[in-house]
Amino acid sequence: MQPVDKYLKLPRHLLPPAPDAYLVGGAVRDLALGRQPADYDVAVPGDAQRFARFLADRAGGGRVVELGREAFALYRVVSATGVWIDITPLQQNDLETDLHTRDFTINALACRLDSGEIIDPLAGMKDLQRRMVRMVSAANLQNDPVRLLRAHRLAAVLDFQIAPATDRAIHRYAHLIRNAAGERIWTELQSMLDCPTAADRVRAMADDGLLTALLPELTPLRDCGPDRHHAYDALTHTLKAFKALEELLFKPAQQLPPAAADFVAGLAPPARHALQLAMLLHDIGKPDSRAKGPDGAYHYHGHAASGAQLADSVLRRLRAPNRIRNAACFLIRHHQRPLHLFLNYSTRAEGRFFRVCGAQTPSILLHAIADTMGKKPPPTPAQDPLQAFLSDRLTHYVTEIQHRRREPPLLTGRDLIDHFGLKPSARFAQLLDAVEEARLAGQLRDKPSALRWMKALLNNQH
Ligand SMILES: Nc1ccn([C@@H]2O[C@H](COP(=O)(O)OP(=O)(O)OP(=O)(O)O)[C@@H](O)[C@H]2O)c(=O)n1
Repeated sequence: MQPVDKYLKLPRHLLPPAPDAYLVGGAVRDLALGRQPADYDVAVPGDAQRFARFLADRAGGGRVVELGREAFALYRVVSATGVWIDITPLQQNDLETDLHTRDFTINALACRLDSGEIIDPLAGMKDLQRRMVRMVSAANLQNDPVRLLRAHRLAAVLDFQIAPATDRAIHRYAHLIRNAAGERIWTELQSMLDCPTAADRVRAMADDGLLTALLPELTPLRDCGPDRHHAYDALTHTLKAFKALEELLFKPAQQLPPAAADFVAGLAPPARHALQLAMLLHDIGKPDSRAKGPDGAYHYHGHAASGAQLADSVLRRLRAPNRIRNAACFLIRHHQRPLHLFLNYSTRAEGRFFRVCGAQTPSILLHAIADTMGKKPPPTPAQDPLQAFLSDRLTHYVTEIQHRRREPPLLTGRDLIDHFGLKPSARFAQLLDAVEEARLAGQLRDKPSALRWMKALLNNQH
């Protein structure tokens, strides 16, 4: 933390001589911590629109955009340099009242724009020093239940702890999270998933009950208990696997061979989010009948297809973007394929695996590696042939298969008609998939060999 006690050094674009205008909330918190604020919120008594115009003029011709009205008035000043400053009227025209309506003490800070003086009625600066997320009041959490999740998100982003009384309040009011709008939940969840410490927060959410309140579909996993095949209940396994995935995603060089590590380091956030959500939800769904224990009770994992279906409705409820939802559901549906490939390996089966999983192959393999690491005792690649197999497949995919996939197919439907006199039918797709699988498996490299191979296949089928 920077040596701020009573005064904060404000950025230049916030320095008009404006008595009674305050920088408030997260920007004050971030500046005090020496972090770059994502945005700036300014609260003023009285006419927020007039102040916004005044600030825009001072900023050398910035634009003012009206985003809210009346009780929720909000004017966004977009400066010529692209900085956003949101102007709102102070709650009840009073700074102290305004700060007391906020979520956490570290966000209930204000800084006078004219002097840089910090106003801190709830000892938020002390909590910044202690690295604590502390509620302003339990009533404020009840009034806006998305704050329950914000507590964990802020703790993840800032690497803070949640104060014990706040944690107890989260436990008490966890059920209220169901009343929060999906869009707001997604915003918080997404920013939590971007943190390399999200797994510890997700575990803390499991402990204080917020996780199952948010995702009741995880409750059967917690309640099934360990069985003779699994040392953990399925929720504990999920949390351990989620943590293992985080290590793979955020410290790939320590976990994977170089080529695979480079690939993982370059994964775009939506691909990472899909993988993280798939891991969290991979064992939900109708219990898999193959997982029935000797006592007749269902244990452990959900059936992958029904899990994918259920995950689809969970992710719709959370308003995850379509692209992330579809990718996560695909991963859940196919997450057991790497294990099946390991148990029934053939070159042909591997070609099929690469064809079916397509561009999601690396994610499915990463999922499988983390899933295995979430079991007890967590194996290392050196000890465990499955781990070594998965890691080898990942390297093979990123160094070879992904390039091979971009090449045009060796045969088309036209070839089946011209060379073999076949009539177009549903069988075409199967035949062309078979050629593609053989090509991905490295068995076919050019068109003449593909034609010979097809001829043999057709002869065999007759
Ligand atoms: N549910 C909420 C959301 C926001 N706030 C208040 O509004 C401020 C701005 O909110 P937002 O921009 O969403 O979050 P930040 O705290 O600024 O955090 P970040 O910049 O990391 O998004 C917060 O600091 C907090 O004072 C609140 O009390 N309750």
